[in-house]
Amino acid sequence: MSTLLYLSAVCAVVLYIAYLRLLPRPIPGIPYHKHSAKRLFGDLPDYVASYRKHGEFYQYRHESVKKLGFPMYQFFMTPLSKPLIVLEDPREVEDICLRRNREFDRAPLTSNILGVVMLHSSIVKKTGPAWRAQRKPWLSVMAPDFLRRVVGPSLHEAALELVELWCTKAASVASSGEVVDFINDFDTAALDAIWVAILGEKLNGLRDQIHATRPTTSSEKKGETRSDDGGKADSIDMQNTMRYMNHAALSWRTFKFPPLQLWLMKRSAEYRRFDDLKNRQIQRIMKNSIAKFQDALASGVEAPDSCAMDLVLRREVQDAHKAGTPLRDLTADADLCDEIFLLLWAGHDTTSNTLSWWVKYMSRYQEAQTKLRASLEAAFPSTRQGGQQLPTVEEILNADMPYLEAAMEETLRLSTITTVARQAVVDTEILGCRIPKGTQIATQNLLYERPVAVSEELRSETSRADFVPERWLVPGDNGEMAFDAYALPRTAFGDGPRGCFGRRLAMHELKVMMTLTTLCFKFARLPEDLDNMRANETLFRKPVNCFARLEVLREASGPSR
Ligand code: HEM
Repeated sequence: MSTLLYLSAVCAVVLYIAYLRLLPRPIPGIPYHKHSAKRLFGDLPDYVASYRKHGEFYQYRHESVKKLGFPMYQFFMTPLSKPLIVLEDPREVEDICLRRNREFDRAPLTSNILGVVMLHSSIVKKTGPAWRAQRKPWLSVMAPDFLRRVVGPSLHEAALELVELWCTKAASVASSGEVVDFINDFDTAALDAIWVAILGEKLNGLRDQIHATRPTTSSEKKGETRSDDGGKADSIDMQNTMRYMNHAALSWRTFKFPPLQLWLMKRSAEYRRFDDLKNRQIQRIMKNSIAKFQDALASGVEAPDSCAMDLVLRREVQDAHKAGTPLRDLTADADLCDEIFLLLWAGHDTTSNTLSWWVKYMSRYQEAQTKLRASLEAAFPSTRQGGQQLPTVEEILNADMPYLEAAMEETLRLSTITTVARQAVVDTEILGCRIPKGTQIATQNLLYERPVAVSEELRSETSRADFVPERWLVPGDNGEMAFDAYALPRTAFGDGPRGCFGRRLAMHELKVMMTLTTLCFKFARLPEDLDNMRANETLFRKPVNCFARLEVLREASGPSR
């Protein structure tokens, strides 16, 4: 009996020690919720409850910072995992991304999630020679001249098609006065635009939607105008593929045994179907482009680059030709194929979500909308006094429009559609606290209030929850207002060497889309129940609903159509 008692006591002690070892191990000196440190799953239960209630992570993170009274705290997730540091100080975030690159690098948090669907792409790699080599051939794609000449027209075309779609939608509800649901429209427009910009082929998603919305003559019906499509995917298939890839990437967060579950998922029929569809499309278009440049070399004529991928493939074809060696099979290069997919993926949901938020701000902040339209009409003579001629892409990209730039910045600030994460690669410090090597930092960049605990309470700022483009304007030399890029820290694109690679392209897209849609539509005030800013945060922070009351001011009739 006494042996049994003894054994039970030993077991209890062993179990208790094991339990203690599984509890979170706080990093000394960094605030945390005391009750979370006494639970195996740390902050997770409260975090999940808050997410269920609000649809996004912002509230839990921000409330924690307020409760703990410091703009940084540690977050405990699962047994044995190291604490995650949440940092909510925009200046510190900017400093870490921009200037402290020897101390911080791409975090496994990001790499693990995106590695599910693009394991060989540069976004999942640590900063180093392999990352640099993979990035190098694409650098010229973001050069201003290439963006204006090659990418700009596809952005303009997608914007004009979006205007056409919205005119059709507005006409269909004109008699009933109902609102228009645009929840998927920027998604389609952004995928159309990035597909042409990167791959040089039209996906026709907006065109298909226009046909589906408008009563058409039989010859106009979807599909009938297309001849042999040579294996080209339908826009709906590609949109579904992008959605599935987001879903697949996110599932990593719920894996209990990541390597095994990932292995199983990659063998599922669903994963293979979408992965295969995406690979077939990318490889088909690559082959066409390679053939184009090989033919051009053989016939001694020059073939122009019609998209970003062309620029990279042309150099490969020319280099092999110069060296007199056979061209390697570029479609079998996993790094290259995943990099193309990365650009399609990163250049799609990001801009579409940002633009969806922007229309919601326009509907709510009527005064800002009126000022924006007035500034655009002043910038383009063909639209003054009700002029119907829309500006060309060159006119838009060349115009100096401080109010538009301010509205773009304000949209990016308020929508902050994704988080930036870093990992400490050496023992270091943040805000005076010791950060051990290997610690991951998730930045909280969405700030509707002043950041916590800075001795600058005396600053006279308008509420950060409001859309106020004027924050970004200062008196210029000529007496007019000028755009001030440094008015507030800008964190929506991350920063530094691992900041957003497509930032310039994204800003062009925002400029073109916002200009044309503002000139063509008035976004009238919405009824109170539809005018909410509720978000659903998955991989990206997306508005829960997207309604607009559209009044058509101009129809799409630009000179470059
Ligand atoms: C409004 C639109 C966009 C937003 C808000 C956005 C935001 C971001 C953010 C926050 C990051 C992580 C940065 C960091 O860790 O410091 C990122 C990375 C990246 N973005 Fe964007 N992005 C946008 C559009 C685009 C576009 C249009 C492209 C390309 C066509 C693109 C390509 C990339 C790539 C390749 C990376 C990885 C950079 C690296 O690992 O070095 N993004 N983006």
